[in-house]
Amino acid sequence: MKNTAKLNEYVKNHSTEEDKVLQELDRATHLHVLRARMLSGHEQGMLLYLLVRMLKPQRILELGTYTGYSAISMAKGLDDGAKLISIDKNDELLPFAQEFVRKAHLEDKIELLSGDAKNLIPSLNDTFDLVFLDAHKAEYIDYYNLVFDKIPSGGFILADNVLWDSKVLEDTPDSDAQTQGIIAFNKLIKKNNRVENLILPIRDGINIIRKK
Ligand SMILES: C[S@@+](CC[C@H](N)C(=O)[O-])C[C@H]1O[C@@H](n2cnc3c(N)ncnc32)[C@H](O)[C@@H]1O
Repeated sequence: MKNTAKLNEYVKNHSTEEDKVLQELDRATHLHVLRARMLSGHEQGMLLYLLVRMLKPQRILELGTYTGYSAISMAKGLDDGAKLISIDKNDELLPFAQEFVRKAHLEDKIELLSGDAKNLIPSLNDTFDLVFLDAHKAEYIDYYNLVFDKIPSGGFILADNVLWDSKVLEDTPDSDAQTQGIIAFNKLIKKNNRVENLILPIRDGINIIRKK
C-alpha cells in the first residue's frame, strides 16, 4: 500500500482516542512488566471493544490475561449482567491486572483466574459466546479443542497473533514450537467445515472464527 505511514497516522487521527485507564495501563506495563510488546494496544483493543458491542456476548472467555489490556477493552463493551472470565498462568501478574480492573470500575464484569488454561477450561461450567485466544501459541489447538464444545452455534473465537510476525510464511520443519503451533492452528481452521473464518491482517493478525 502507498503512503503506509501517512495512512496509519490518518487512521489514528480519525478513530476514537484511547481510554485514559487503558493509556495508563499501557504505560505502566511498559515501565514495570517484562515483554510489554505482548499487550494488545489501542488499535486491537478498540477492535475487540467494537466487536463486543456488535456481537453482544453474555459470556466471554479470554486465555492469556497478561496485564489486562484486552480483558478491560472487551469488558468495557459488555451489556449489564454480561461477564468475562480471563485466565493466566502467571500469578505474579494478577495483582497488577486486578488493580487496573478496579481503576476501570469493571470488578463486577471481569473475573480473573490464575492457572494453566488447559487445566482450568474443563472445570468451567458456562458456555461462551466469544472466546479470545491469546495465551501460548504452541497450545492454540489444545485450547481450541477444549473450548469448542463450550461455544454455542453462532459463537465466535478470536485468535490473536495468527500471522506471528510473518513467520507463518516460514513453514519449515525446524521452525520453533510457537511458529509451528500457529501454522498448524491456521491449517486446522481452514479445513474445519464446522467453522467459517477470516484472518484480519491487523497488528499481528487476528483469526475471526465463527462456529456454524
Ligand atoms: C500475549 S500475552 C496476553 C496479552 C493480553 N491478552 C493483552 O492483550 O494484553 C500471553 C499471556 O498468556 C499467558 N499464558 C501462556 N500460556 C498459558 C497457559 N497455558 N494458560 C494460561 N495462561 C497462559 C502468559 O502468562 C501471558 O501472560
